[in-house]
Order: sequence, then C-alpha cells, then structure tokens
Amino acid sequence: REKTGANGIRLTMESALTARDRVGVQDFVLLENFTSEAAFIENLRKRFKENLIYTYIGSVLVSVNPYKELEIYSKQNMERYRGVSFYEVSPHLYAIADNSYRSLRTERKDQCILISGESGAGKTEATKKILQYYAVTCPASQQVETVKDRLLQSNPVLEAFGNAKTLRNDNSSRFGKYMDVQFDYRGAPVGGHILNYLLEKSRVVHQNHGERNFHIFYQLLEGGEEDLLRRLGLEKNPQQYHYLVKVYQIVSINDKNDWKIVRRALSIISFKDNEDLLSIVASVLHLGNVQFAADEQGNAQVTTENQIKYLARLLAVEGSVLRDALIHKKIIAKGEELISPLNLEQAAYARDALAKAIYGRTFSWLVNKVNKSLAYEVNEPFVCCTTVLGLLDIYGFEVFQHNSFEQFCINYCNEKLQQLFIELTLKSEQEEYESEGIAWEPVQYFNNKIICDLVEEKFKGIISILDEELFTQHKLADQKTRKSLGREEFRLLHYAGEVTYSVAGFLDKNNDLLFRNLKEVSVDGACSNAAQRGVGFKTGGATQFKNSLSKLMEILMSKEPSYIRCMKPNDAKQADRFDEVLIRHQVKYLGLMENLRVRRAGFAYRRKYEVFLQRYKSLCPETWPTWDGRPHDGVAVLVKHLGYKQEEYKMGRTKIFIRFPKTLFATEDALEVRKQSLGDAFNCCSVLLLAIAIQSWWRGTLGRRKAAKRKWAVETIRRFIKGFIYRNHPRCPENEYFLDYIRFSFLMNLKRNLPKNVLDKSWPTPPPSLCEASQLLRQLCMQNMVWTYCKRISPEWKQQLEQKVIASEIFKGKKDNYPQSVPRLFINTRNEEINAKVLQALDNEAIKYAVPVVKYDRKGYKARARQLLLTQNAAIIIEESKIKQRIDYGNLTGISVSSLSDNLFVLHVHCEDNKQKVPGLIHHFPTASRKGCKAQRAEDAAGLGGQTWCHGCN
Ligand SMILES: Nc1ncnc2c1ncn2[C@@H]1O[C@H](COP(=O)(O)OP(=O)(O)OP(=O)(O)O)[C@@H](O)[C@H]1O
Repeated sequence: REKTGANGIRLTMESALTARDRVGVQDFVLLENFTSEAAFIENLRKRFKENLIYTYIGSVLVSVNPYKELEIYSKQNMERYRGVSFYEVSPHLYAIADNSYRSLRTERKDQCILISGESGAGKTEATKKILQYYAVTCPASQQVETVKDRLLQSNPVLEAFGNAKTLRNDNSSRFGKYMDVQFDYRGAPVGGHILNYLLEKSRVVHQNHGERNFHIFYQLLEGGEEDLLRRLGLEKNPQQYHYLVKVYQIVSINDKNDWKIVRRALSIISFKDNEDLLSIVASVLHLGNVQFAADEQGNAQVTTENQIKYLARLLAVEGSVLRDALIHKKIIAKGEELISPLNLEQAAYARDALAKAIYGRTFSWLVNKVNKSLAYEVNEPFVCCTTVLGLLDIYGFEVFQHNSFEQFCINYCNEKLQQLFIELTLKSEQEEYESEGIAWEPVQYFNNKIICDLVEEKFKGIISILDEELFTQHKLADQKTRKSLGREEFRLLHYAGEVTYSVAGFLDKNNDLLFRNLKEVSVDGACSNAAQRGVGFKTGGATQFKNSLSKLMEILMSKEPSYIRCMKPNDAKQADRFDEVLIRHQVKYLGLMENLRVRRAGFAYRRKYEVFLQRYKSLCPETWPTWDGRPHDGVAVLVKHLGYKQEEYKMGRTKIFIRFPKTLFATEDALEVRKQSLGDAFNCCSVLLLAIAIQSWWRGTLGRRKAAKRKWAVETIRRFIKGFIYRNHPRCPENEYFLDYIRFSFLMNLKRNLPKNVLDKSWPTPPPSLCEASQLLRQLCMQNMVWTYCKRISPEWKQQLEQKVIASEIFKGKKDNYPQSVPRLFINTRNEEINAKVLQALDNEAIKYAVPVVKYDRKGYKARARQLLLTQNAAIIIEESKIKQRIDYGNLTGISVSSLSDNLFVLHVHCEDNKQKVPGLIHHFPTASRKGCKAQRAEDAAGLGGQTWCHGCN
C-alpha cells in the first residue's frame, strides 16, 4: 500500500512504483503500453479508486474531480510541497504551483499555468487552490496581505456575476479567465490582472431546463436588505421576474449566505459604488419584465409602464426615449436616418439584446474595477522588477448534439492551446536533450496548424468569412459526407475529433446584434456611469475573440507554461463513481494520448545522477554503501552492474535517460529484494546501518545548511539591490537593510581612517544619507583631539603657545621675518632673557609694536592676557582690571624690564608735566615677586631714567 493513501505526499515517484499494480503509476510516461488508451484509463481508474486524483504525464498534471473533500489541501500539506523538487513528492496541484513559483524566482522568468477541462472538471477549484497555496506560502507584509486578500476576494465577485448553475456544474464559470499574479523581488504577490473571455451573455435572457441565470440575480433578491430592494424597485421573489422564472432550489447553493460573501468581497476590493452596480443588475430584471402588445398595424407597444418607470430611474434615461427605442429601430440608409416600428417578435428581440448588452458591459466593467483594485501600485519605475505568473482557467473542448457559435469559439480556443502545448512541449523536450548532449529523435505528432489556419486565416478563414457573410460548406463536401451533414452545417476535424457545427444563428451571435437606437440609449444612460464606461459597442464577436485569443497566445508564449488537465469522473457529480465512457471522451478531447506520445517519444524516465545513485546504490557492491567518485561514474558502474543494454538508456551531462519503463521497474523490483535482505542483515549489522543513517543524516544536515546559506545569500543580494535602488529615499522597508549596511561600512572605514592629529584635515567622504552625521562626527572628533592635546600639554608648552598666539596677533602679516620665527621657541627659562629678546625686537623695530612680555605666575594665577596694541595712531592701550591707560606713541621714549623676576617691565614715556600721572605704567602681576615691588625697585629697574609708574604698587 502507498503508506498514507490520499495523503501520501512524501512518496517519491519511485517509491510508489512498488505498489504500482494496485495504485497505478504516478506518471503516465511509466506506462509500458503508452499508446493504449485502455491502459491509460485503467491507470486513472486504479488511482481514482485510491483517492489518488492526480497523475503526471511528464510535467503535465492530470486531475480527476473527486466530488468529495480530500484532506490533501491543508496548510501542512502546502508546507510539504514548498521548495521541494517535483519528483520527490507525489503528484499534486501544489507541486505544479511550487515548481512554477520556484522557476519564477530562480530564473526570473514569467510563468503560466494552463488549466483546462470540460465544465465541472474542477478548473475553477484548481485555480482557487493554487491562489490559496501562494497566499499561504509566499512572503507576506501588510501591503502583500491586502493584495492577497483582493486576489482571493476577486473570486466570489466574479463568480457571482460570471457563474451560474448548469446541468453539468452547480457553479459553472460562464466565461474564460486568465489571471496574472505579479510577484515582487522577494517573491511576494503584489498585484494582479484579469482578462475575461466570452461571457455567455445569452444566459441572461434564456436558460436551459434545469439551469439558472447568473448567481448575482438570486443573491440580490434572496439576500438584499429590504431598503435596498425598495430603492431598486425589486421584490424578494425571483418568480416575479421573467428572466429568472426557472428557479431551482439547489442544495449546494445558499444565495443568502453567498450574498454576504459577495458584499464583503466587494468592499475588500474597494467598490464604493455598489449601488450603481446593483442598479444595473436590477435594471436587467426590470427589462426582462417589459412586455409588449401589438396595435392594429401589428406594431409593438409597451404595456408595462411601471417597468419603464423603474428602468428610466435606474438607468437615468428618459422613459419616453427608452420606450421608443424598445419598439423602433433606426436604420441609416444612404446617409439618411430612418425610424421604423418593430413587430412583437422584433421588440422582444431588441429588449433581450439590450439586457444582454447591459449585462455583458457590466461584467467587463466589473473586471476592469477588479483590475484597478489589484493593480500593483508603484511609486517609481520599479515595475520591471516584478515577475508574473498567469493562471488560465478556460473551458475545454466541447461537443454536444447541437454545436453552435459558442462551441465553435471554445473549440477554436482549445485548438490554439493544443497547438501551443505541442509546440512548447516539443521545444522543451528538444532543449533538454540538447543541454544534456543527447541526440534529438524527431517525433511524429498531429500538427493542428492546418485547423487553426482554416479558422483564423485572413480573408479565407472561417472567421473572416463569418464577418463577411454566411458561407456554403455543404457544396464542398463529398457525396458521403453530404449525407451526414445537414444543409446548415459544417464539420471540422479538430485534434480532438470531428465536430459538426450548425450555422443557424451563427451570424446573429457573431454580430451581437443590438439596434442602433438602443445602443444610443444605453450609452447615454446611467449605465454609462458604470457598465458602459470605457467599453464601446463593437460587432464581429468571432473576430474580437480571435483577436483577444491571439493576444492571449502572445501572453502565454512569452511565459514558461505548466499544464493542468482536469477531468470529471461522472455526470452525476457523485463521489467514487468512475464513468469510463465519460473519461475516455475527455482523454480524447484533452488530447492526453497525444501529450503522452510526445512526452514518451524518446525516454520514459530521466533523473539527475545524484538522485538515481542515491536510490539504487545498494544494488551494486562498488557503489554501496558510498560512492566516492563523480555521481556520473557511479551511475555508469551501477547500470553496468545491473546489466542495462545499450539501447535501454543514455547518459546525458547531468542525467541518466531510461528509454523503457520496464528497465526502471526491473531496477525497482531489484531494490525491493535488496531492501529485504538488508532488512535481514539489519539485525546483525545494526551498528553499520546506524552509522549509515548518521552519515546520511549528517549529509542531509550539511545539505540543508548549504541550501539555507545559499538562500540567505540570494535574499541578501536581492535586498541589497532593492536598497540600492531606493537609496536616496527616506528610510523605508525597501532600503533599511541597504542603509544599515552603508552606515556600517562608512563607520568602519572612518574608524580605520580617522585624522591622526589636529592638523590632519583628512576625512572619508560620507554617503549622501550620512552627510549631516558625518559633519557632527567630524566636529566631535576635532574637539576630542583638541581636548586630548590640551590635556597633555605641559605648563611650559602652554606658555609657549600662548606667547606664540600673542606674537601672532601682533606680528603676523606685519613683520617680514614673522613666518620664520614661528617654529622657533621662546626661551622662557628666565624672564630676563625673554624680556631682553623682546626689547631687542622692540629696539629693532623702533618700538613699533606692542610687547608680549606677558608673564603668568607659576601658581596658575589666571591673568588675563594683556593686549598691547599699537594702533594706527600709534598709541598703546593697556587694559587691566583696574586700569586703562592710553599712552601716545609720541610720548613713548623707551622700554625696559626689571632685572628681578618680578614680572615688571617699564615703558618710558616722555611727559612734559612731571606731576601728571599719565603716562606711566604699567604692568604688574600679583605674584610672589610683587611683594618686593616697590616704587624704588621699579625706579632702579628702569635705570633708563624718565617717568615710571608702577600701578600695582600705587
Ligand atoms: N479538488 C476538488 N476536490 C473536491 N471537490 C472538487 C474539486 N474540484 C472540483 N470539485 C467539485 O466539483 C465542482 C465543479 O468544479 P469547478 O467549478 O472547479 O469546475 P470547472 O471545471 O471550473 O467548471 P466550469 O467550466 O463549469 O466552470 C466544484 O463545485 C466542487 O464541488
């Protein structure tokens, strides 16, 4: 048994092989008889019975709707698939989702997942589950949470307006959907965009027996608040509305509840104008109730004035204009406008056409609105940094008893997708062979280009002809075909088989006919506020579809595709029922046998050497328990030992390619036997096995560490690049890592290159974001250096400097030999010497300058520096705390110093008036020597005669 049944997530493809008889193979490429449809279906059946609903064809996932809840979609299971290699786990949607996501992140290449299948096969469920997988496993942030929410909530809204109960599916999407999810550089979903295709508008006015109109109508009536319904002029009972008369109570649908979900979803995707939208929905219901009666001339007249009143209000059009438009048509013939009345049938047609048009445009408008709310808002040109993953949920090939325009479009779309699939599968196969250095062997396949051309070719293609007029295919058919082909039919030989189309109604549907005056009314009206805005009325449905399809093909071609092929097991929507006929039909229409043939054209199985060797190494004594050489060589030794024949396998650059499943099965069976014997040996060699287990655990741990380190490195580089781009922005989550890094590097650089001393003006250039901080640091650094310097300074040196400062103030720029004198130290061991030098200097300059004989006492008396300034008018101003004297230069006759260490010097001034105290001087300091300072001593010291005056002693 597969150990965990439906939850057997952790089983590798190979480990499930042992149970293949019971649960089939996980990959159809391992079917021995790969061309047999019966073998294919039998494999599906076996697996379905075991609740194994997923199977691969190479990298294509085939899914069979279980119609019951399986416990395989839990968060825990999501985690199991996260970041795990495709073949290491059993087939699952999550493996496809994860694989695409990882390619998107590692290769930075856009991806798309194409989900196809017929109605009820599980496409929409698969799409939702993939979105949920990304919502759970991708990185999150506040902004990302909003986007995730909106992405998820867009579903109920679009389902309400675009889904309906059909015979085949209670929640059938009546439109094709392509959704792009944008991921940012961290791999977080940051935006999305939806393209819609071919909404089945005819459902608005007509539903088949057992089917319903679009869900929103019932939800509004069932769940809408009294107040709201009154404003919209609606009654709770759906039976009141012609477009809804075929109401069925369906167990699986709870309209009241769904209404709440839709309202909530609308508010999450920021719909403020709900009421506008609901007015339009209501107007469609009122329109359906507009009735006509024929007058005497057989012309239609409106009989339900009440409806016109509501419609006029809801659509904001003139009631009379609307009434006239519903019962007349405007024709332009030879440039002239002609108004002609409509008969009953025509008026009913016009009314229904208007209802369909309004609903169709509303739907397009809604998709536009959803897109606006999902748009990735970038404040700068950073869009290029997002990668995109597209999800295409599109109807599969359809063949009914009666196939009309809709089937023609749907099947044409599938034909194109099949063409794309074959091209891309072949291309990727070819590329893998090339990169592995293995010769490519051409594959025969059904090239459906001819069918696509037949449909879409310019001028000659069916679509071109449709746009021109109806064509006669019948004439071209041979005798035998004519018998089986009605007059109004043509037949196409699609890749999935023949389909006969009835052309009745083709042209009308293609033209999407809406009378001109009705277009005018609806464009002028309120629906222009909502539904009509930005959406023009065009004709040529098939051409439009062809164009949008060719755009879709372009989108898909630019991405790396993955495929999910959905199937339904029975028409009764029942669990555990596998209807073989229905399945065969789908296998055919999904082109699965062709898929398998292309995939199996060369080799059934391929694996990296490391993986293959790890699994089968116990089968060869030389590779067991460990192989020390290159894995490639190990595998070569192993397959030689196993006796593989030349035609059975090829050795590529990194992988072994095995042509036939039976070769792999034989190897797998041998492994089973070996495990048995190893199991027996275990009792004896448990220590050895333990050692091996530890070894493999350790290898695993190392591997994991390495992987984690690599992951970290990639993350860091990404953050760095993003930060670089945002580097000039204020600090934000995008740049904080980068800015921290820059700050750290700058500080480290600064630490290594700080200025060496106060004269060193070097400073590393800061990054722009740190200019201010750098400036402050620089000031602090300078202050610190100055402070340290000052602290270390000796009193003598301090004295020197002070004197130098004063000398500078006095002599700098005034005395030619000043610059040379700067480095020379003052000799201040003795005052006399200083003073002598000063005197000498003064003598030389003929007392032109002031004298810096300022001395401070040794005990640190904080004498203020005296300023002796020789001003322009040749006066010396002496300032001290108590005295302020002015001595005219003209009066200065000499200068002398005391021979004692009393810090005195004397300026000799000429004074006519002896009694006059001025000018005399000068200079005293309250030092010890001052005690002995007497006028006499000063006199003596003066020696030079003339007036002296010692202020300190006076
Ligand atoms: N994986 C699944 N597990 C359980 N039930 C499923 C699963 N997939 C589909 N179903 C059931 O099948 C129903 C139909 O599925 P879904 O609506 O996805 O089909 P579809 O292919 O999108 O059909 P349509 O083309 O009509 O929209 C779902 O409502 C659900 O009940």
